[in-house]
Amino acid sequence: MKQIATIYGINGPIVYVKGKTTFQMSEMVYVGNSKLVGEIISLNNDMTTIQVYEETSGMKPGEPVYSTGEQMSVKLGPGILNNIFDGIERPLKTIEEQVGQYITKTVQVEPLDTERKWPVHVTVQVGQEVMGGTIIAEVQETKTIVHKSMIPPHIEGKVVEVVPDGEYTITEPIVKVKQLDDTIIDIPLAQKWPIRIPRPVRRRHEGSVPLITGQRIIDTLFPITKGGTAAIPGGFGTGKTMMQHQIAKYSDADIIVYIGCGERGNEMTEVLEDFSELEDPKSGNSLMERTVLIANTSNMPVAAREASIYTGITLAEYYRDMGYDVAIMADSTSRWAEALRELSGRLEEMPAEEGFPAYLASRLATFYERAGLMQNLNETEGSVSVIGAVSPQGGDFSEPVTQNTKRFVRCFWGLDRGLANERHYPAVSWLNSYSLYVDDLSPWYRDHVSPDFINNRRQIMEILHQESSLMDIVKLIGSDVLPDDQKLTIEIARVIRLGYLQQDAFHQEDTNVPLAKQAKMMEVILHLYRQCRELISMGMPMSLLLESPIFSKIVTIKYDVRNDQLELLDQYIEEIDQFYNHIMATNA
Ligand SMILES: Nc1ncnc2c1ncn2[C@@H]1O[C@H](COP(=O)(O)OP(=O)(O)OP(=O)(O)O)[C@@H](O)[C@H]1O
Repeated sequence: MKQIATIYGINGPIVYVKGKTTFQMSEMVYVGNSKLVGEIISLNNDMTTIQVYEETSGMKPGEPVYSTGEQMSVKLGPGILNNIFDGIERPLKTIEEQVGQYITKTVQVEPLDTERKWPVHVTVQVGQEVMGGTIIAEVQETKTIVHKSMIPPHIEGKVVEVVPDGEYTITEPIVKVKQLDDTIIDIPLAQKWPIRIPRPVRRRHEGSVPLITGQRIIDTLFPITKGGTAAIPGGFGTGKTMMQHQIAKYSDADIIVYIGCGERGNEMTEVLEDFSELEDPKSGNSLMERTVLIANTSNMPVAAREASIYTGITLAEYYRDMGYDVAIMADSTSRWAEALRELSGRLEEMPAEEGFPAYLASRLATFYERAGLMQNLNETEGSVSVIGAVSPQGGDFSEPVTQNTKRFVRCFWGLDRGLANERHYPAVSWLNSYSLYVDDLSPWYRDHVSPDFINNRRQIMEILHQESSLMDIVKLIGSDVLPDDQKLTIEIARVIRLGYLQQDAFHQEDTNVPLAKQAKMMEVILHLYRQCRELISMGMPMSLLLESPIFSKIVTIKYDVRNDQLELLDQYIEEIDQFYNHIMATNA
């Protein structure tokens, strides 16, 4: 590390160096006597601008700036999972041990423990040709996940030496590779990668498998693919965080990267406590064993918040490269955009809409476009699914962050204030939300869940849309004037809303529902609809049908039938038929 400049001016997290320097764009630097981490964000002959990721108070002009010659990077290796980092990959537990609960500016910590020895199984042999992505060693990183250490991208050559299986730190060489130019390079378990550059892949595939979340409104109505993108916009307290937590807990991703971005500190504490206690439904181990948290709470420096989503997605890509399905959640991207706005303001850039910089859209794109189902360099297939919460001021979806996010995501799970006020949770609006993956996923649902799944989904959506138009009339002139078939639509829509779309995150059985049960529940509701329609077409009045308790019975299926008792659902079909026969027998 060499000093190559001195500080000329400081404005919050922005530091200026006067005159021509030899820094490179995006280079990571250490700023001031306390060596705070910074990044070069603009350069010209007169002035260099540095964004500093730690608190700059107390720093003075004249203090040194040190070059590293490297881009702003993260360390990738065993020890990432079951850990909690700040926005630039500093482990919060280690920081707390060193300086207590509040991060003071002089902490110098390694991102990953360099002393811990990991049990390593080497998977390459001397003489083997290797290239970027080749898996060289396996390490049981947590009880749930086997970490696969790889040759860093852009390195190619022949293995000339390997260590025997045994215990090694992340910095000790595991293999030596003779590169194409005959130089020999040591490859340890860990590698570095710049956070703003996507890790290379062989090719991108269209996703055709859903990320199953156990949340009915998502899996059935607005599904997301593994490798897909989704946004959860919603006003204050409409349930964004809850929904992100539910997906993090129950989705069938192998790895979860959870970024708490500008949210309250106690929300992150909740995640940590919850996830440590909760069991991963797949493995039975604690959820933290497959999770990494990045916490950049509202009281931490804004520049690190800006970096946190790129740090998160780089970690996600790294596990994808091992062949895992990764889901990354960012809560909330609005707080991230506010950090961008604050930094842009300090740089005196020309503000665009609502004070956000003109590059808001391109920055959002560089995040969401890193999602995808990929064929990795090592020919494994892995995916990164990105789910971002958006918290527009006053729940107004026309503001720039929501609108620009909409351009880059293919699922929009819009949370509705009215539904949240009625305590209809998850408050996802079935009228304003969409998923552009439904067609891509149809064959999968047909082959793996039920041949009728997509058709049933379409019918459910139709009933909900019809209800919405009918409600406009009802509001004007009341429901009494509606013909019976329309009254039936309204009643069945009520059953769908209460019995299917409402899902209680705090109910042991309802919190996470397998697709098979979702499919069966839909079948039951639509069977009731068809039988009632037939009765009405034969002249039976809706008031007569409503005397039966069958409607309320179907509403409570979600609580009454356990997730592992699906055979009971056939009895509901029989009961609907008995109800039909009874009406026919007594009123024909
Ligand atoms: N699926 C659900 N089941 C039961 N309750 C829910 C559900 N979703 C949300 N809630 C309730 O709504 C409350 C608010 O949710 P949450 O904190 O997720 O909102 P938010 O949109 O993230 O809020 P903020 O804007 O403050 O970040 C929760 O504390 C919970 O009581």
